[in-house]
Amino acid sequence: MYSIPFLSWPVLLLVAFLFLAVDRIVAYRRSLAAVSFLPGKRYFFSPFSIPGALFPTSRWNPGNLWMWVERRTAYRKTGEEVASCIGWLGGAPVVYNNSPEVAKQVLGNKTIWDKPQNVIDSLSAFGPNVFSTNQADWPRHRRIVAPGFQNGTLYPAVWTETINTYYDCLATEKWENESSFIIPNVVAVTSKFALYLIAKSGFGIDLAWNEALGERIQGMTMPECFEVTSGSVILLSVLPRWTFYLPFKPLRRLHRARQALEIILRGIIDGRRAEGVASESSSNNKNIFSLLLKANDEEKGSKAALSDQELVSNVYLLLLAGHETTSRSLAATLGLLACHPDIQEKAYEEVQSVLKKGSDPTFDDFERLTFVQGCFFEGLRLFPSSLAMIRAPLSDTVLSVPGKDGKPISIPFKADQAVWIDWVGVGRNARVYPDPDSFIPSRWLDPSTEPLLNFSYGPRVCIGRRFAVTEAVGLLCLLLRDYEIKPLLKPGQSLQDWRAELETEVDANVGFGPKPFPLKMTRRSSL
Ligand code: HEM
Repeated sequence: MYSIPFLSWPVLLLVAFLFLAVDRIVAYRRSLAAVSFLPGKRYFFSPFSIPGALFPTSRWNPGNLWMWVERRTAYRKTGEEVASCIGWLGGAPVVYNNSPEVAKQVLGNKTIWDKPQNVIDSLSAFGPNVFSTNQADWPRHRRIVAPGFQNGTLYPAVWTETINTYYDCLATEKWENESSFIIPNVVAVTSKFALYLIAKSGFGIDLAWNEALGERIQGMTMPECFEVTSGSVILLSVLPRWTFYLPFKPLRRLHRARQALEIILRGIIDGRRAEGVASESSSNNKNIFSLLLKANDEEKGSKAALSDQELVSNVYLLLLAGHETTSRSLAATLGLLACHPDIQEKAYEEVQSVLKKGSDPTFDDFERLTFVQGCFFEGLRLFPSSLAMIRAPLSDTVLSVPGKDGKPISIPFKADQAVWIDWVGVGRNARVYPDPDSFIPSRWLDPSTEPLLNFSYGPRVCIGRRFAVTEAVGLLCLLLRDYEIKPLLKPGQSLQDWRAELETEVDANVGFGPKPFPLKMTRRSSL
């Protein structure tokens, strides 16, 4: 048979390799041009690719923690408040920045900057919702969801429910009569606390702290369904349906949890409709969910109304966003208070001075608990429960970034070129927050401090900010009133070492924060 002598397998492989190498070099040059040749981080894949996002964070791969891991080095190469992240082997290039001015420019202008499609897709496991929609569709969702949060009776109800859930938790866990006890997993407790609170105050769903009492659908309780789905919410959104029928136990369980949640959420909608939510006499007529349904009923028959599937998706999103973020930053704040006893003492003194002796805090006390609020803001600044936010311009534009010498730098952006607002970087930007790695709650009492941006900014600012802060300050106030919070130090470990461990042992799903850690609670003798 005729054969070309030099076309052996090794030669073919070499040619293929050369083609690939040239292709990658050209793609890399193109990526560099797309980000205006900004220096920065280089990995095998960019964070804006499936392998880049799914493989763990390492020297070679960004994973979902790269902005955290690089928190002290991310801008070193540029020396500016902007840099780029490019994958040698694939994924769209990314411009990232740690400047509040840039965050406000981008987030404040929705007509130019919007969420890219892959961000939209990542939180639409149940279909479109207020988070997972952009330009055209988002106002429809926001209009229906917003009235629930604009209701003046919601926040006093959140405060009262925080107190009730606190006592329910202490009694069920049998901690109420202990002079000291250990919370083995603080993250699990704050997560459960925040889920129960949004379920009750937001949706009128009563969940007893004792899970054995919960109703089961497909063998799972509602909190279990959330536990299973919130760790894999992106998989639920991006994997094709057929993959959930493959013989892999974790995927099957995920699918079961998703189905159970859909049944539960539809049941809640149907049940509330049957009760007649819009009726002024209904006891539940002022919670987030009832007002959402009421707003939707008022649009019935028009294009502005949400479909039942969109309602299910928004209810899921609110329950998820309403607990994953708050609980992670609450756990971080408790960890930080534990390793700063002097600051904890100051917060305790404030609680003592604000509260009437022997009484529970009232909603009016909230405004006066400014140092406790500062503790939560500082926890959120140091451990942002949302690590980054992504936007891309709808058409070519220019971003103005503060330069080293005070002169702004202009960075041109082509349509669809993503910019990441790095909340870790913004929070630890020494120009904006002096001594950025230290836990200094009093900085939030100074009116000249750059306001906290972790709840976002502009038209798509977090709808649940007041809900989260009310709940967090209420719980912190109760814990500070009743207990001294201490870390469990290993032999020879200092408080600084413990804090360093809190920063090293972190993870990110929907929310970011410290991994499970224990705390020792010792009842205050003055009670
Ligand atoms: C510490 C707690 C929280 C933090 C740090 C936080 C942070 C954020 C951020 C950064 C965004 C903007 C996301 C983006 O545009 O890509 C956002 C949006 C949102 N948050 Fe929160 N959030 C918290 C608590 C809550 C709570 C308690 C709720 C509900 C009860 C909630 C509901 C929402 C909703 C519905 C949106 C989408 C708003 C829109 O796009 O119009 N969040 N949140």
